Amino acid sequence: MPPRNPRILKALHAMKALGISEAKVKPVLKKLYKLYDKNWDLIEQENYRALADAIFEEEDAKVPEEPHADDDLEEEAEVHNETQQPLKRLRKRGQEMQICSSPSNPEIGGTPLKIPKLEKNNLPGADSMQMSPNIRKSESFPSSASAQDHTKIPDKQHLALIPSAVQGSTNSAQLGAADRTMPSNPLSPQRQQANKGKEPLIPQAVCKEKRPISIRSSHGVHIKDTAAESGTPLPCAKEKDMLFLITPKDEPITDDMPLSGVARYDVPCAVVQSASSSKGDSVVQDAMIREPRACNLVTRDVSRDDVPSSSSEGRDVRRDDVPASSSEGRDARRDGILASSSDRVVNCDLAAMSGDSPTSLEIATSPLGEVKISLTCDSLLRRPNFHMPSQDELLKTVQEKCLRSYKIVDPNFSVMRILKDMCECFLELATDSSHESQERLFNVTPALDLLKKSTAHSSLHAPGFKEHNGLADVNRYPGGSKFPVLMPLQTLCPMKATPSSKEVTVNGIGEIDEGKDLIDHQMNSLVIVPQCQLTPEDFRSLYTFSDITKGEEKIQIPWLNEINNECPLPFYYIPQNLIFQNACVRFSLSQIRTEECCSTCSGDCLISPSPCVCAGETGQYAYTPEGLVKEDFLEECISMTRNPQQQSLFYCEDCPLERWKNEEMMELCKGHLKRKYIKECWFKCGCHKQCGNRVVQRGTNCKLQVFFTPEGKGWGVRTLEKLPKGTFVCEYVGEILTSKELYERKMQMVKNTATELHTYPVILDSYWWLKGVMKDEEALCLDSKFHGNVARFINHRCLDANLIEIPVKIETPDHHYYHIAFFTTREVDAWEELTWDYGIDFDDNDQPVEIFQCQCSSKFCRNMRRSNRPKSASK
Ligand SMILES: C[S@@+](CC[C@H](N)C(=O)[O-])C[C@H]1O[C@@H](n2cnc3c(N)ncnc32)[C@H](O)[C@@H]1O
Repeated sequence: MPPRNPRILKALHAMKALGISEAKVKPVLKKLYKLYDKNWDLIEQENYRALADAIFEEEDAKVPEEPHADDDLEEEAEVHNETQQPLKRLRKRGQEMQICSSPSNPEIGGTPLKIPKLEKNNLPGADSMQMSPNIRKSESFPSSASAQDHTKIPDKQHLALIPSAVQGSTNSAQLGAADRTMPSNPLSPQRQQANKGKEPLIPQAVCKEKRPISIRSSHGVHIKDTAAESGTPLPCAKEKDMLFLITPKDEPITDDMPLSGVARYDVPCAVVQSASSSKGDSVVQDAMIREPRACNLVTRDVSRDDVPSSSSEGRDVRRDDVPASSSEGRDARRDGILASSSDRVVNCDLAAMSGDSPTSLEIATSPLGEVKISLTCDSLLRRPNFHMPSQDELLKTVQEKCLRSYKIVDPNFSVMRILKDMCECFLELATDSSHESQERLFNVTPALDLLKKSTAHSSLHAPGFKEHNGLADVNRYPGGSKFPVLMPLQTLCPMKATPSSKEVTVNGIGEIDEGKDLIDHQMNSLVIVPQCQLTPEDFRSLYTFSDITKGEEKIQIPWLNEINNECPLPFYYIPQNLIFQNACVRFSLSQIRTEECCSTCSGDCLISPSPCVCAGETGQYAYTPEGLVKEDFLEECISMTRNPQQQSLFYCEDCPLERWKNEEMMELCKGHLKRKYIKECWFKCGCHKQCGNRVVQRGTNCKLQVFFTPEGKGWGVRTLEKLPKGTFVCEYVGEILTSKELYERKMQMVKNTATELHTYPVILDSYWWLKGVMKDEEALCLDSKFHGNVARFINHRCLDANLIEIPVKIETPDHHYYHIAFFTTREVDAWEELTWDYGIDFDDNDQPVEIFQCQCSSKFCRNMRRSNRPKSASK
């Protein structure tokens, strides 16, 4: 079992000395840690007095029940499991509040007391809106609760956590009230022993005028599981326990907000909506849940009165569909899809969206004004310099952005047209019978297919179409047709290429042989291009879309799908890491002191027999003159990664990865691997750019291809040429995020129930051990989900992957930031897929990444071993 946080171990030992089992201590310790705002000193004071008190309070609050034979077995199994996976057990305990003891296990069998499971349902308030423990601590204990009336206790779990000494403190009115609600059980002998000669301990969190977590939490409520109550399945189990910030309309959150105001947050408007959700509701409701206070795009139905007086025939026809009076009309339509989205908005947080509000801008309407699109900016989030842009200003800016971002070549492209189309489609869908709209939808698809096949496909497929080095030979492009060509932007180039064919040419770009089949890809990015307007220049720019790098790298990296019609999902290709927001990375030259670089070198450092200052940091020149990582260095890196020794693992006292996961939990650090790294020369060094100690910074040079894997792993990367052992293949490039930002990003995706394939963030944690405690802004990781390079397509292989990631320091002496570079672990053949070991623990669902069913087919596959394991062992 890995070593754990020494302070936790000490606490466990101290409680063990009192005869309290680890199993009882852990969940309480976790909560106490949270309650005391992660202040270990408070927990440790007076030989863990507060902890002991809290444990006894928890015990006292429970009613013993007769042991059941099966329970004993279950507990034994759990205890067994605990020794194997302490972290998982810790979490489970926290969720179930199950405190068990087993006389058969001396580790935890200090007390014969049998404590029953605390069922959530048995707890008064457990199924009502749940506030964070901090709110409970200070705000939610009803002062009117009678001493005996336990049903008034909002949540025993949290109440029991507050040590009696704290509850009895006289300087806190709220806690005093809490004390009155506690059952007055006599002290257990153990507790008496622990309390002997000790003064009540008042936690700092209560004494101080500080408003630690509770400031945040006081505006947070757990969303009530109304969907579950109403029989609507929640999109994700995690989501229902998620904290949402709910803000009262038009009222800023302030720290000095009266406590009585808290009750107003109890029922988040999003939940009220969800309880009565209809198909039509879900759109608006969803928007509210995801971005409760952000700028929302709201499609509003307009009542009869809003329709312009210059009625047309079309409008009158629709009029016949609704009853005469406008209010009746609204009511009638309430049952339909259009019903009352504006009414719903009025009832909730977004009520400020009225058309009269200066924060609302109408953007587009259907021809008769029945449907409108408007943008509303939440007045609460407005910045001081906020002004409402004009419609023209906005559309012009969006239009420019679209043209820049999506490289749309249709000269008639108009954002306004799209928005108007959206209004019209909305209206059509909303007013058509479902049968008709279905039919229309089905009619559209073949039309698209027809176009695709008869124009773009056949044109490109025609004999004579050839392409070389990324440039299509437009002279041989068949002309003649006056029909517009529907160009799949991402699919102009792909062609069938198999390892056996001889189509791979310069720069890794395939060359189309005459008569080769084009793959009929699903078109994810379609532009109607009048064929007569296709110039060689257009064709060239369209062609570059087959290069996954979009021209950002020195080389082109084509993509190919021989398996199905899928195209790679869109993302921003970036050749270098970019700071997302809060990450602290300082590239400034002044940061690098002269003694930290080889300023006195010249030419190629590798020529010198002794390592330059930079290489000295690595310990040696890590590269050969051919630019490969030296065998001995590489082997050491491989061995450290594949068989990490205990001494190469580091466990944080306060792990940044765990810090943000769940404030209710106090998870232990799962360990970080201390890695060897390469220090390359850089701008402040005297050597030249071609110096042999600069490899990664020169970028990728291998002929790679992104291809769709046949084994069900989605896209992957393969090499189109043989690569010697130790070759630098590419860097893992992505956004530089703090671990907190990564956690928040993950939660946001869970909230949005994102279904796309997941990319794998890399934690830059190899040198956290140098710092001891990492600040939030220094605990960094790289995420390539939205912005990344070719490495985001590299798949995982357990243990014997042909790539290894090696930290490379280039431009900053900060140990908390470095580059991740992939090198080959062995000679790799042309057409072999490139893989690296993500280091996933397939047993741990609580990682910042999604677990998948591994298809790596390695004989060391950890996922296979897991699924082959007997049930009892994998429990
Ligand atoms: C970094 S991405 C790799 C590129 C990805 N295959 C794609 O299509 O974009 C990681 C994701 O690829 C898939 N993947 C990677 N390695 C895999 C493996 N060995 N078995 C199954 N799926 C894998 C998983 O869905 C994982 O979440």
